[in-house]
Amino acid sequence: MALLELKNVTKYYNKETPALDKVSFAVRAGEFVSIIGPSGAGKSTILRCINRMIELTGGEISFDGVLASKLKKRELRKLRTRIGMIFQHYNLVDRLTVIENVLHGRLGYKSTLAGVLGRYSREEKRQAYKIIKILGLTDQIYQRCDQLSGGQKQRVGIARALIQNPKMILCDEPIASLDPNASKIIMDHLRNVTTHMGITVLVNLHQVNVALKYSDRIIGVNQGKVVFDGLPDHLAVEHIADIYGSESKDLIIDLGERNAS
Ligand SMILES: Nc1ncnc2c1ncn2[C@@H]1O[C@H](COP(=O)(O)OP(=O)(O)OP(=O)(O)O)[C@@H](O)[C@H]1O
Repeated sequence: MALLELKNVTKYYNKETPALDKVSFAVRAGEFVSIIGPSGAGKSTILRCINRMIELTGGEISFDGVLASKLKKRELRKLRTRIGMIFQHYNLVDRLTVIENVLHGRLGYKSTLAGVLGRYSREEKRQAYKIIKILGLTDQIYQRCDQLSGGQKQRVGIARALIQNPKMILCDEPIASLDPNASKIIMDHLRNVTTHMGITVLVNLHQVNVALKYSDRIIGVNQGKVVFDGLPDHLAVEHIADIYGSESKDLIIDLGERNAS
């Protein structure tokens, strides 16, 4: 059974053109799936609809056997504890330390008062240390986040998502602001999250070659529609053209390189 299923999801920001037009796909538990497509294709809108940061105009989304698109406040909060989110610009609290930012991932489980007072159990702190170690941030644990590099900030973002104990992590352009070195470290950690922790990852990416290297499956989106859904090995030049239109010429070089190796 699918962990996540989108059925005919439509989103209109304005009355004229839909940002999403009958988007349907399913993600199984333990899969690493990339969504690729040109700027404005609707990739971020898909992720924001899944965790209900925005409301869909039509269609249905189910997650872990629950109709997520219909949940009311309390259930929605519960759903969001099971879906971690990682952002291009990290969304950390800069003046707080690494461990404080990571512990913020537990806020969804707490009353507002406990959250405001920063009350975390010994077990939560133990868990935070463990995850910070896995992400290679032990030396930075008490450093303020505004003193970290972009790659380190994104590792804090991953740690904050992991401490939620999520079933799935949504990543919106996690490497778009990073250099190739830091990008590789982040993608390796995300792949680990699926391979070694069994957590499903759904990631928006600009770089086709990165999607080819890391994904179990690739979903290609163009103008709000899914135009490819298949294995990386099945992504052919004509699919790239369907996904990227006139931008595709440069990207075909990446596919050529993959086929040559
Ligand atoms: N809050 C908003 N209000 C109005 N239109 C929006 C809003 N957010 C996105 N859009 C529009 O919806 C479409 C899809 O945008 P979206 O950000 O989902 O695309 P994307 O594939 O993630 O692009 P990018 O790679 O540039 O982030 C675009 O035409 C965009 O202009």
